[in-house]
Order: sequence, then structure tokens, then C-alpha cells
Amino acid sequence: MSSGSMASLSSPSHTRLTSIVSHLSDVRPKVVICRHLGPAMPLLLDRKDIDIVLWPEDRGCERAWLLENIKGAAGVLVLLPERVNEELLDAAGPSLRVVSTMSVGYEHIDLPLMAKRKIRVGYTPDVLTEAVADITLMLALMAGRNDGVAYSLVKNGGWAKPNFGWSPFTFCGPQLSTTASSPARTVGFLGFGRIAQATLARLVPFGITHCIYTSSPTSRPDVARDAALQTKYNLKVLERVDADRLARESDVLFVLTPGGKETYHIVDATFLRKMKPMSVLVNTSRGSVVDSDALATALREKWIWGAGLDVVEGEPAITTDHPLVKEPQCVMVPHIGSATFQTRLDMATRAIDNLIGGLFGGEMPAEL
Ligand SMILES: O=CC(=O)O
Repeated sequence: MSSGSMASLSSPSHTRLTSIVSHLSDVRPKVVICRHLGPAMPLLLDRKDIDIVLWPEDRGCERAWLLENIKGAAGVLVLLPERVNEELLDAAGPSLRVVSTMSVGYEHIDLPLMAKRKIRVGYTPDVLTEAVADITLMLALMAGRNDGVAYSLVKNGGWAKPNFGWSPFTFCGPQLSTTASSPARTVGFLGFGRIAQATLARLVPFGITHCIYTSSPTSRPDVARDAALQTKYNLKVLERVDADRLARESDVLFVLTPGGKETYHIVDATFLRKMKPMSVLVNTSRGSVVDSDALATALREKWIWGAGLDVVEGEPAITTDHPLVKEPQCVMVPHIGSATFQTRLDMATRAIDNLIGGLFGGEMPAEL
């Protein structure tokens, strides 16, 4: 590990060790790690063949620190907030050969530029699919069942107030599972990749038999996959539809499409206007897909019933005066979709494996 990267490493024993291996340090590739990776750190620290520079604090890595420390690095391990652009690559210089992001999303990385400079890029798909599908379902339940308002009431002592009595329709909301009187609830997916399909798997035990989805217009219909899913989950309907039908027919709409220019504000006022008044919208992919102001209006004016959000446009700068934070029918959590111990460890491990593979010209488990 490079001097200055952690205070504890200036101990005498470390200094001796450094001098013993100093002849190697010229050839050991330097890698910059933008966040302490907790229990996955030994996978890096135990290696004698790399020179690690680790952001030393328990908070987001400062840009100025990164620009300074990336000079001459062969690899960098980043997270979503780190923009990997021309500025960063120029600061690194020609030595940089791999960028590994501990995320499934990669909007923060300028991929065409990476290709131009022949820098390999790794990311962490698959390992977070189940955790994000879990929280997607959680938000659908919370938003439908008025969790924002109900939880605040308890936290603020409202449950014990004399004027709060249990009454037949207080706190009612639309039910996610099917009932004898409402046997055909339609779930809709804006984007139908791995996380959407894992979410659908969780919805089947809720009695869901009707599923519609939209995919990128440039992608070809996957008839064989859809037939297999339909059989596996005993679905009456599994259909690829256009955005208009998706908006009009979904009882619960799951936004699970990557961010970026192609999907920017697909869910806008026009889209939301078409949705059912009792529908719920859940976004666990990227904030940029949903126009926040339009969604706040849709909730306020009751175009839809509720929203469950793990991501919001402009995050993390979401303050209490944000129009969506102020909406009682909006349940919001701060981008924690993959935040389980198991998944974050798997993501960190995969990010490290990608980094090491790219550094030494080997295989990267998930390369873009
Ligand atoms: O949003 C989370 C990720 O891209 O991993």
C-alpha cells in the first residue's frame, strides 16, 4: 500500500517491509481504491503484487484526492459517484488499463472513451439481482399500503391520540396480491431484464397471472424466453407492449430500465396521466427515468395512488423540501437496493476480481 494512504501504515515494521520489497515496487502496478471495501479488503491487502492507494476516510472519495492519486495508476476501483471521464483518464495518464466499478450501472463511465483508450471496464451484474428484486417488492407493498403515512403516524405518537380510532377504511390501499373479488391484477415492467424477471418470480406467489412489459425499441422480441417464463410461472398473460399500453394497463408499474439518454424521463406527465388512479409506481433503477416534478403532481392530484422510490433524479441531494419527499403517498429510501451484507460482499469481491483480471491481462468475471 502506498505511503500516505493510511496513517497506521507508517509504523516501523511497515517501513522495514517497504524497504525489503522496494525493488519490486517499481514493477508493481498501482491501483486506486475509492472506498474501503470492508470484509473484502483482504482480497486486495493480502496481495504482494500490487501497490494499493486507498481513500482513507469513511465517506465519499473526494475528487481532488482521486485526481491527485490516480496519477500513474494502472487500475482504479470506483463506485457510482465517481465520474470516469476524460478529466480522470488524463490525470491517470497512459498507465491506466482497467476501471472496475462496484455497481451494475455504468452511466458514470464514459464507455466510448474507454474503448478509444483501450481501457478495460468491469462491473457487477447478477450478484445484486435478488437483493434489488427484494426491495422492489418491499416498495410496492409499502407504497400501496400507505406505509409513509402510517409509519409517520406511529413515530409521531398519533396512534395513541384519542381521535385515532380503528375504522373500516382508514389506511386502506390497493392490495398487491389477488383476491376472489379482484383476481386479475396486472403488473407492468418498464424494462424486462434480470431484476424485472426476479421481481416477477416474487409476484407469482401473490397470485399474479398478468404481466406486461416494454423493452428497448432496438431489442428483438425474445419469444422463446417469454414462452418459457409463461409456462414456468403459469401466467395467463405475458406480453411485450408499447409504453402507452404499459401506462394504461398496469396496476403496479415497476421501472427497471437502465438510465441514460435513451430512457430519460420516459415516465413523464403524459405517461403518468394515462395510469390508473389506483396504480402504484415503483422505481428501483435510475432516478433519471422518472420526471420527479411530474410524479409529484401525479401524486398530489391523485392521477395515481402511490410511489415507492429507491432512486430519485438528482440524488443524493434530496432535501426535505423536495416535492417528492413532501408527498405523503411517496415512500422513499436512499438508493439502498443492493444494500445487504451478502450482496455488497459479493459485489466488492466481483469488483476486485474484475480489477485484478484487468490489471494482469486475465479474465474479468464481468467485463463491459
Ligand atoms: O444502483 C446500483 C448499481 O448500479 O449497482
